[in-house]
Amino acid sequence: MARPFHKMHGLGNDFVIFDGREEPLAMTEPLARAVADRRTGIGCDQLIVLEPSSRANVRMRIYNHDGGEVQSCGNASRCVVALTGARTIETGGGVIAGSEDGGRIEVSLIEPRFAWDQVPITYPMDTDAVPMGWGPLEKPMAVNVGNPHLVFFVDDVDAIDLVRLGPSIEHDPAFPERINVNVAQVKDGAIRLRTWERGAGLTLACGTGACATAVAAIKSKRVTSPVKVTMQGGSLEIAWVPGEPVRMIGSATYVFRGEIELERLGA
Ligand SMILES: N[C@H](CCC[C@H](N)C(=O)O)C(=O)O
Repeated sequence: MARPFHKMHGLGNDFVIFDGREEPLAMTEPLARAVADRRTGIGCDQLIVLEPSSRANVRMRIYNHDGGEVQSCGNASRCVVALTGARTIETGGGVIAGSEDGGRIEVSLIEPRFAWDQVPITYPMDTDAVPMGWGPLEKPMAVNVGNPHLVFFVDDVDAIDLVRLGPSIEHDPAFPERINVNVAQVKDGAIRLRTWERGAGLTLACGTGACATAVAAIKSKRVTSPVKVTMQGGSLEIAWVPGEPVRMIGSATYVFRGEIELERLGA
């Protein structure tokens, strides 16, 4: 039986969204992987399943391109606010808040967490300068904004071979839940960012990556809040002061509505 879905993106970070609030949808890792496949499925960086919530207007479950369920997705949260009008969203990383003013959507994620066991990292260390290196990338900052991120500040983001370095950092045993890898360049008070996403690889934009990177840059006094973060797919405005949730403002784009018979995917 055909099941409707919405195709949306946030700055080119694209999503397939199923609404399971009326008609529950039991998502599995193989099925999420099959839907996300850009040749034999619909194709997306992340798959989103909406569910009822007792803690928020809606619950958002997030599955990476590799099928793994994860705790947070910044760009998708803006799409869910735009699609549903929700003002609060329950995620695995906590309840987040959203609002819309014309095409500008603001989402407050959680208050960032910096302790080694909150990122999480396997053993105690200073997360302001993780004492590790991978080729030209070393001494990153680590932060959890609902999901785990490493942030490397470099002189030229385009000079970093993230496709080669990303996977070995993502899968390093130091990170028990794997990790999202951000390389950032600060120039004239703004940030240029490229992200190798856990479970999805190089994406055109990463909302939680932009939040994690802005928080790291503000915390290390490289920039002041709010800060513009520009990625290949476009820019977000990120605001954060210590002790408060990190806030992101940006767009959400509706591309098309479709239908799919999930059983045909054979997953
Ligand atoms: N790959 C991320 C999830 C999606 C994050 C990104 N799409 C965003 O907009 O935040 C993770 O495994 O935590």
